[in-house]
Amino acid sequence: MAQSELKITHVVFDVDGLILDTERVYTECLEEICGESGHQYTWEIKARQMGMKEHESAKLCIDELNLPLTVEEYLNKLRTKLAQKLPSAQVLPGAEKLIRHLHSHNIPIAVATGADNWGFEKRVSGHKELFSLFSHSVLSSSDPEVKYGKPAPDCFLVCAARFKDTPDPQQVLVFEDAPNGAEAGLAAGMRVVWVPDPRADRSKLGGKVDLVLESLELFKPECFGLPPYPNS
Ligand SMILES: O=c1[nH]cc([C@@H]2O[C@H](COP(=O)(O)O)[C@@H](O)[C@H]2O)c(=O)[nH]1
Ligand SMILES: [Mg+2]
Repeated sequence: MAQSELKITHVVFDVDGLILDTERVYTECLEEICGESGHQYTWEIKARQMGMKEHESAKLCIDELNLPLTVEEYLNKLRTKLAQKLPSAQVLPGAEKLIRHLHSHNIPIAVATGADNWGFEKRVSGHKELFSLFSHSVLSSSDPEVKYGKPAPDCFLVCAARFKDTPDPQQVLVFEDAPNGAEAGLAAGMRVVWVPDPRADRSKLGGKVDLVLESLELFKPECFGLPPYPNS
């Protein structure tokens, strides 16, 4: 840790593609929805959607592919499909170990996601105990205080402000998978660990974030001044 860097005191987690394996679910659902009108859902579009608020994300996909759907129609189709698949989403490797470790050391942890209330409920329904360890969750698509979704810093700033002891953004560590999310964390003035999809273009963000990891399993808390895992 460089001398000028303040100690990390608080940690904020993204959810989709970081804690839960839900990005695969979104891809499956959106491939089906786009395919119904003969369009192909691409990684290029998905990479731009990840982390956005639901409405903005829907509009982006509809506009890019000229889908014959309104935003409401797109979201209704998506929700019908997500309702079947989100509750069985699995926790990604390394996430549970890290969350429980930080919680056991009384490091305040919270969640900041692009999801809405409905979708968040579906995501956590199978993992209630694990998500109960977070101090609070900021859901960008439903939270009136989050004016702009990722890549804007709003959800992370709102999240930091809701910790009891309102940390300085420089003392908050953000874990993200989405390019929009990593940018949002940086824009909030926070430290960022980026765990990108293997298809993500790392050229722009790779040099800006504090750390890029293939998997949360490889994270070493002591590198950020946090307590090390036992027996490490
Ligand atoms: O393939 C997609 N992935 C993700 C999103 C958007 O990203 C949000 C998840 O963001 P986060 O990783 O910040 O939780 C979803 O709720 C949705 O709004 C999307 O539209 N399409
Ligand atoms: Mg994510």
